[in-house]
Amino acid sequence: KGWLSFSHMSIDRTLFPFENWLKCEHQALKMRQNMLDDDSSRYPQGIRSVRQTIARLLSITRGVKCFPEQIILGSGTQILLQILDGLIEENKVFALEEPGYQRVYRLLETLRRPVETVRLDVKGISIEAIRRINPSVVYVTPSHQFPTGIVMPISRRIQLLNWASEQADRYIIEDDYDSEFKYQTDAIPCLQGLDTYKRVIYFGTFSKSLLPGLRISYMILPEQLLRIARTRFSFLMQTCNVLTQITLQQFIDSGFYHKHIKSMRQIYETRRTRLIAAMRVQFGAAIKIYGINAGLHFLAEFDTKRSMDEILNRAAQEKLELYSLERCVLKAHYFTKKPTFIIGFANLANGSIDRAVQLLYRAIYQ
Ligand SMILES: Cc1ncc(COP(=O)(O)O)c(CN[C@H](CF)CCC(=O)O)c1O
Repeated sequence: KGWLSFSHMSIDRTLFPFENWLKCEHQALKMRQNMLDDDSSRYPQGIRSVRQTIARLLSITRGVKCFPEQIILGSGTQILLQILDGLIEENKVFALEEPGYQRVYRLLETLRRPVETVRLDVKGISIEAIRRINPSVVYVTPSHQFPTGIVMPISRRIQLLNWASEQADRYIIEDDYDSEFKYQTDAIPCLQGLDTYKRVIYFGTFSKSLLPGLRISYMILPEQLLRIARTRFSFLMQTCNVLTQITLQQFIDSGFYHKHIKSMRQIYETRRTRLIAAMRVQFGAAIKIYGINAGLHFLAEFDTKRSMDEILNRAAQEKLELYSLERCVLKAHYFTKKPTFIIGFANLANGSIDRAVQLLYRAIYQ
């Protein structure tokens, strides 16, 4: 028997409409072959018509307000963050949510960026803690805080925007990844769409909505940073594959994207509901579940004598892919009082929900 996966890093590729993607790729190759004869130096931010399509998509789905000129494509969030880091003066402090996204935290450290971490409260990043630390740039995941799943309410979004407006060199990096998947709650407009002070740098990706392997992500810069990028980084070439760019545009413009997201939302919601029900039956009062109204994972905390490492080892023996919250602890050396795991359900076929819960039970209690 193969492995079962609670990984929050993978999605169920069996549900991806490969035949539609191939149709779009075929169209792209037929109609826009000329685009491939270039080394991407001609459109360092990404092909203009692709950025137009993305700008239109984001205005409809996320309330983003931007011109295509403000969008920069990149093959992954990390490459875009490196470019952004090069736009901000080197002594400016960045602050990340704790727990948060360790790949961004470690990248910034490698770039010698001074980084602090900021605690969360029930509404997301704590404004009081931000004021105490007094950074210039805060990196937040308001749609579905990574990894706790907190959805930042509108009141906190307004407070954050007001904080940024108080000084000229303050910015908010809004990482809106996996914002496509909302259940029960209606989508709250993103910070970028509410930002009248031009302080929000919006990060997005197609890794969750389409396939992580496509490596197409984007950032939207406010005008003042865009001007710096165009001079300081005029030598940089676009890192996204041209064929993937024009296929993506075809896929969105022909309506396949909307259709795919709609069906994935229903599939993931059903799967999430069934998984949570199965876990409550299996674990009863021993389990506490957090952050379940959005995204492709939630947190589960267990009442158990067994240590986190012991559980992770037993899960591996049971061929169950499982990650703990510890991987998202950046600086704070608090350890969650009870073993807490990131339970991803995007790559857990409906038929294997009961078995995966059974294996998890064995890893924790047997
Ligand atoms: C907070 C956050 N912002 C963006 C991405 C997307 O990055 P990219 O595909 O490069 O566009 C991820 C994706 N996170 C990975 C899978 F979920 C890794 C998680 C882990 O390392 O725990 C993420 O968590």
